[in-house]
Amino acid sequence: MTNSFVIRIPATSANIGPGFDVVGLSLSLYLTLTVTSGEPSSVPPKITYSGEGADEVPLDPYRNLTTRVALYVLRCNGHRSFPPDLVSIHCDNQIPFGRGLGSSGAAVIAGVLLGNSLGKLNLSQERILDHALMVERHPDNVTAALVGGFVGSYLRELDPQATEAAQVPLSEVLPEYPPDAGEGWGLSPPVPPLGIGHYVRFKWNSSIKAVAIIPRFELSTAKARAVLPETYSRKDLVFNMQRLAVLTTALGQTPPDPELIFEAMKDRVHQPYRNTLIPGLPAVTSLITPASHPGLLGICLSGAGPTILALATHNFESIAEKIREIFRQEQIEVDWKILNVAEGSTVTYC
Ligand SMILES: Nc1ncnc2c1ncn2[C@@H]1O[C@H](COP(=O)(O)OP(=O)(O)OP(=O)(O)O)[C@@H](O)[C@H]1O
Ligand SMILES: N[C@@H](CCO)C(=O)O
Repeated sequence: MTNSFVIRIPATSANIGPGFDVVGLSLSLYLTLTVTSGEPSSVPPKITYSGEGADEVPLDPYRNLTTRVALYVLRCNGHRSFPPDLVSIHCDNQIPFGRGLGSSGAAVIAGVLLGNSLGKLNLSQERILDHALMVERHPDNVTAALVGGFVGSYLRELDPQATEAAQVPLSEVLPEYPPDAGEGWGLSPPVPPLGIGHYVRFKWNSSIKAVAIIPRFELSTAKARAVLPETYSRKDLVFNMQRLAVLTTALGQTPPDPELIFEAMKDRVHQPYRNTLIPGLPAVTSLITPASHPGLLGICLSGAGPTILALATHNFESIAEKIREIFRQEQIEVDWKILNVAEGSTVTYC
């Protein structure tokens, strides 16, 4: 007899301008896993992919990010490997890789929910987040992907022992080898400390949609973080905090105030440093305004980029086409999509 269940995770846009590593927004593109169990066997589960990233993602369950995370969760909770009756996992992915739409955060949340379901672990939402934060160490994408909506989150300051447990290298959290291939496999992985991440959902005005303008090139989060400075001036931090404090309420108000939101989506902590990696970004953020494009509320880099996120209530197409024109001047082609703010992740048993 076969059983199956479906895990669905939304895309996310982190930062929304001034909320670097703090706020995230879930968006209506999805990573969907269909997980099938059947007769027990010693053969590892078969992984298949369709959609975004299908031609580049590893299909070996000991190398694929989602199944490695599932294995990590299982091993933290007393299961040595995948259950023997796990036959196949099909991943249908709408979230482009390395574009600032939270593909890796979605893959990590998918892995934690997969491990939780396969091991019948019944982890609380808080524990699910703890496991995810051992892998993806800034909370903005993973929290929004898990709980949905417009979300602010912080990492709790841990005591020295827990800090150490939460800082082990990723290679120890997610070793790549199969069970019979190395000494390290016998060791227990680092179990997440309790209550690493905390969050709150802000209100969101439902007339606001997100236009994602997606350049046809990848930019890894690691590369886009490497250009950021270690320290900031008080002036720049105050600039961001003032705007973030206004933005988290302004996007929930009716009607949304374009002037207030446009200014509140400006940033001095990450976007200026990422300009060099995303030709066209300075022009996009300075030339398109609510005055030139009625309906526009604000523009920011989505996550670590290169996608641009324009929040708007109408005129979506003209905003997107203007941004396309600016990127064309830099010889960069884009695709664009009008997205809604999405609900959080779901697991549905068939
Ligand atoms: N569905 C998936 N299955 C397996 N691996 C994935 C999946 N989605 C993403 N990845 C891995 O994550 C990498 C992209 O992660 P990265 O953090 O650089 O970008 P992102 O998450 O798309 O952007 P951002 O964090 O800025 O929103 C991919 O190259 C791939 O290795
Ligand atoms: N806050 C992160 C999001 C990307 O995962 C960044 O901008 O680097």
